[in-house]
Amino acid sequence: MTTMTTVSEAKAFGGTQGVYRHASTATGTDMTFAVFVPAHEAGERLPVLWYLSGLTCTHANVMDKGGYARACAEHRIMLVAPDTSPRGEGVADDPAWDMGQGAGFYVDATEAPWAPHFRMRTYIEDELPALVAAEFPVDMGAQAITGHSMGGHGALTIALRHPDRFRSCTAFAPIVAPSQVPWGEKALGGYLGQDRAAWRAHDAVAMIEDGARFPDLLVDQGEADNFLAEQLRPDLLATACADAGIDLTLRMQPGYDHSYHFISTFMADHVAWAAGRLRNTV
Ligand SMILES: N[C@@H](CCC(=O)N[C@@H](CSC=O)C(=O)NCC(=O)O)C(=O)O
Repeated sequence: MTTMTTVSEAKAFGGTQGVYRHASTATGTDMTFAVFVPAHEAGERLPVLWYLSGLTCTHANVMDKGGYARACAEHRIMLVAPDTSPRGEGVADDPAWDMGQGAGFYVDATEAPWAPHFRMRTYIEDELPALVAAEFPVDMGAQAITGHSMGGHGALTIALRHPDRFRSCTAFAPIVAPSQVPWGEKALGGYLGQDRAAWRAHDAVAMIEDGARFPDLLVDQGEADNFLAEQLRPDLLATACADAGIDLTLRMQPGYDHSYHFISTFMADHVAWAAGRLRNTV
């Protein structure tokens, strides 16, 4: 277990918004993440909501603009917001913003030059949960996951891979079928190689087609999102869920774009959705 250092802590809505850093064995780099811990009783273990961010983001975008703290405080739910990739001078990068640093796509890369550090699947699924369990007052038996865009892809694929770990999965404007859209074809091809069969385990629609299941899903999608038709394709998730009998609530939101204005508008709904399933009240 690596040692965690505190970068900053501030009181928010009666709880604590913190930023922490540790040396990751998964990525071989320092990794920074944000945690909101609501006010709670001594000895109380809190349910946790994981928020996975999108392309170009760090832990800070949702912390600064996502507007989750009031709802998490009301529902007494912790929120963890990891970074989206390894970073640093010795870490491979790409000149474009949709690949490399800030664009880890929640996979373990097998291809050069990415393989040595881009191990975000192992980091998010294994290493960071172990650290959070050791360092925070969390009930790891009560976990939920959500995310935005590339992070929505991460939330959906990780929940479909671990339906017994997560009681709730929601997403904001997720990339639902990376194998079928330009962002995903570039990233999965770069990180995993050109054998498209290997991509299916990292594509929510393909995973559902191949038998993965989750009890119910909430997806919010802005109708004025510039990336909707080319990159996000919620229609493909709707078809896959209908064919598989997965209860998908897909809310097309008129006028909303891809930004954190959209995310913060609906954040409280996603926290409430998670809370209902984490506390067994729905
Ligand atoms: N820099 C790009 C825009 C990149 C962008 O929109 N990133 C989104 C996630 S997209 C899918 O994963 C984001 O959340 N950005 C951070 C933010 O704070 O808005 C461009 O110039 O178009």
